[in-house]
Amino acid sequence: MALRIAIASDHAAVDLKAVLTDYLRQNGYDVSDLGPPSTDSVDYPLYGYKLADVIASGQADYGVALCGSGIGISIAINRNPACRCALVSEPLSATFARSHNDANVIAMGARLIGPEMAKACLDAFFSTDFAGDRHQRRVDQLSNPILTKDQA
Ligand SMILES: O=C(CO)[C@H](O)[C@H](O)[C@H](O)COP(=O)(O)O
Repeated sequence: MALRIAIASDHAAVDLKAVLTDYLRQNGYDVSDLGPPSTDSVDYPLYGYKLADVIASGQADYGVALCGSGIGISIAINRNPACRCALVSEPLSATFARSHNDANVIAMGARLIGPEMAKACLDAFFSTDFAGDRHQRRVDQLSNPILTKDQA
């Protein structure tokens, strides 16, 4: 079965969202576009929370989150404990986000990078497996901040 990817943005990244949605579909992914449908101004937290809910409920395997800088929507998504959202602007960070952090959402800024760089980041993200081992322990600690915070 194809990987299920949910994609969401704010108004600043609607055009990039369309390009990346087509790109992912051409590459065989099952993509759900959570909006918005136009470049009318919207608030990035609303679309970040919507995407996070879809990841948390298991309706999608991975998320792609876009806003002007990628910062606001990634902050919103990381408020949901089911999400590990990594903001990237080049492919090596996207690779580490998967291999070390087991990120399940990739965020990018449409006002910072162009479509070809964004596609290269997606390629790196979706072709990299989580490395596990010591990284699994650290990812587990991210899921348990209360239990973990006094161990340092
Ligand atoms: O980058 C963003 C949030 O981190 C947003 O996409 C917007 O670019 C930013 O908030 C500015 O929004 P504006 O209403 O388009 O000026």
